[in-house]
Amino acid sequence: MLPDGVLRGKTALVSGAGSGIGRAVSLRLVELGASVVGVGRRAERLAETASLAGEGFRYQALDIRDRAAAGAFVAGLGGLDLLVNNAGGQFIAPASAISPRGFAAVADLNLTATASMIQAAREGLAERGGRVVNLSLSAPERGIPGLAHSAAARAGIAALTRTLARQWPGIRLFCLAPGTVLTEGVGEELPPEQLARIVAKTPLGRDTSTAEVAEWVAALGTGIADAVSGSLIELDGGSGLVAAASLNESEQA
Ligand SMILES: CCCCCCCCCCC/C=C/C(=O)SCCNC(=O)CCNC(=O)[C@H](O)C(C)(C)COP(=O)(O)OP(=O)(O)OC[C@H]1O[C@@H](n2cnc3c(N)ncnc32)[C@H](O)[C@@H]1OP(=O)(O)O
Ligand SMILES: NC(=O)C1=CN([C@@H]2O[C@H](COP(=O)(O)OP(=O)(O)OC[C@H]3O[C@@H](n4cnc5c(N)ncnc54)[C@H](OP(=O)(O)O)[C@@H]3O)[C@@H](O)[C@H]2O)C=CC1
Repeated sequence: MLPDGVLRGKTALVSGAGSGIGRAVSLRLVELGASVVGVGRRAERLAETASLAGEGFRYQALDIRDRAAAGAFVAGLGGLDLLVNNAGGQFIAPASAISPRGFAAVADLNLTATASMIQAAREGLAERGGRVVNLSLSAPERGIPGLAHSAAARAGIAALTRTLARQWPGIRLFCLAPGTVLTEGVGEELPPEQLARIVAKTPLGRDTSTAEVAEWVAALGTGIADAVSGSLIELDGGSGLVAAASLNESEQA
């Protein structure tokens, strides 16, 4: 557990703050003393996070794929200590059923828009020796049947994280890759029985909680990881060690 008030005086921007992991991260950062700005497309979900967080959380409805609006908003925040690129997602489909537009939509959200958020926040982060945490998926480089588009985009984010860590030494960047986190969002993608089977096959036989992801993000936002940049941290119960083929049921198409 991190000490009370460890993030007092820090400002964080969290994308996808209206649900699941992004909400848990926002609440934990506020609890630890940070001022948090949450963005997402649905204002009503962000307002729910605000009512849970109380003072210390403000929000703006924003589609991060709208480069001009997102860039202007992020630049307008000024100095920033922590950027959490949590907004993301995909649809599950066999590779043969992913159209070029479908592939582009997923790559845009999970790779290009995320890269633009980092670019827009660069000056504000550099002013304060800031940190970036990019949410990814566990072990995309091993291949994830059903998620060809997302695996490609998430592997790209890990590479971007490493590259920027080399090019921008004034900013620390991390890639945090959960395995299965039982959020409402993942529940809309896969039925509970299938999620339970995937979780049971991981070496630790367990899912990762939103609170655990939030604690890692908060820790990376403190000085605890000052000797680290560019790293990929898998928070996945060891699922990245298991071949995707044995986690998933459908390998073909
Ligand atoms: C079979 C076994 C699989 C096992 C998998 C194991 C791994 C499980 C662990 C998963 C862990 C990950 C968890 C999470 O990420 S939790 C987050 C959950 N929430 C989401 O992911 C929702 C987010 N999704 C979206 O917001 C949208 O889907 C997205 C942004 C990705 C696209 O939205 P957009 O509005 O841009 O898209 P359009 O509706 O305009 O469509 C664009 C093209 O995409 C095609 N499309 C859309 N959905 C599907 C589909 N279900 N199947 C195929 N194609 C789809 C759509 O048709 C458009 O293309 P065309 O114009 O060519 O038709
Ligand atoms: N749950 C899991 O098992 C895992 C999740 N992840 C990743 O963690 C992140 C959070 O997932 P989780 O909390 O489970 O799922 P959610 O679906 O609850 O979270 C996704 C969030 O992203 C926001 N979002 C999506 N598209 C956009 C957009 N274009 N602009 C702004 N915000 C957007 C959504 O808000 P809104 O719709 O209002 O815009 C939502 O709050 C995602 O990147 C996910 O892929 C990774 C590994 C495993």
